[in-house]
Amino acid sequence: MSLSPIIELQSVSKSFGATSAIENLVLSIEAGAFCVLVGPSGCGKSTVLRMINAMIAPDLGVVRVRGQNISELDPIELRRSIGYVIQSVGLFPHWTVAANIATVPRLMGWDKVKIAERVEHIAAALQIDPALLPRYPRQLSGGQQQRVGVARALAADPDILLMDEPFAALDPVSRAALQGELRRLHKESGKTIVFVTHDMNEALRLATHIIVMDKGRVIQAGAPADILLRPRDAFVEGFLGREDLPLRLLDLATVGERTRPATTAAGSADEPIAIRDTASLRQALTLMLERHRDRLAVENERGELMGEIAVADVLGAGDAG
Ligand SMILES: Nc1ncnc2c1ncn2[C@@H]1O[C@H](COP(=O)(O)OP(=O)(O)OP(=O)(O)O)[C@@H](O)[C@H]1O
Repeated sequence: MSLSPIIELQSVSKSFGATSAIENLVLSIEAGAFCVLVGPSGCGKSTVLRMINAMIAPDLGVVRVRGQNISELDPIELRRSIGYVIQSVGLFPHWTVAANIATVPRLMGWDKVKIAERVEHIAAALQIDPALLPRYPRQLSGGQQQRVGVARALAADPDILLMDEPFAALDPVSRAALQGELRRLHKESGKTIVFVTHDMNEALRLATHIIVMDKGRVIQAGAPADILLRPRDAFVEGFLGREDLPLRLLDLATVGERTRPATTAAGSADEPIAIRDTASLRQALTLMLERHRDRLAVENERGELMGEIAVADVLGAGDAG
């Protein structure tokens, strides 16, 4: 992973009339990060996203994308090179799902065969049923429409994806499913994602890096566990909510991160109970408590044994920082 920032805001300020939306903001996002901007309504999160894709120009300061000052770039080309997903989706109602997904490749003049292949590929990656491709947006559920919105943003394979409260209007089940897809997609693709939410739990679940904002400024930036364990002030603490802190920490790490070589002798009295490497430590602890076991076998997606995890490995979760 590159260590040079792919997105930088250098002392950026922006006012709308008498309202100061962003004040002297400094932000640096590494390539490959899943960066979540979180903060109360009106703190300037959306304005930051819209400055990154040149929909809003700063009054002061410089925005750099891929090392270039974006005020010197063609804004239309810049926007085509960056995926953008918003809460209300904004699918074109009179275009089919397939045509919606193909928006940017068509604007870029790809040939028909390449576009069709790409639509099929990206629909499969986001688990959009191929039967939906000839339909119109209004014939889809909210969750399906949001998947199409994400597919459209990814169709031309941008290295940067901006997402403004993309899942805010979804029911909890669709929301959790899409969060899971997005995390997997980020891990597999290495894309840089900048995601806006006012929901701290969503931020903790998704981010590699969290930026807590208030009143147009950055209050604290760091890894999710840092923010949870060491909130910088009463504002961050209040925004986090302190209930269930130990369990929320267990949600942040996966079983795979704590797996070690198996020590349990084969053929021991108890049949081993297995858990997937991608499960959270919280899920591992729950399974141990339910089944009265102090260790679990760990398997990969092919059901192959990777090692084991013991209750002490799970409870050591807070020691990392
Ligand atoms: N186009 C605009 N014209 C006037 N004021 C604006 C405009 N865009 C944003 N603002 C103001 O700038 C401030 C920051 O808005 P912004 O939308 O960036 O906040 P936010 O944190 O994304 O909020 P929310 O979570 O409610 O979307 C707010 O006071 C907002 O009213």
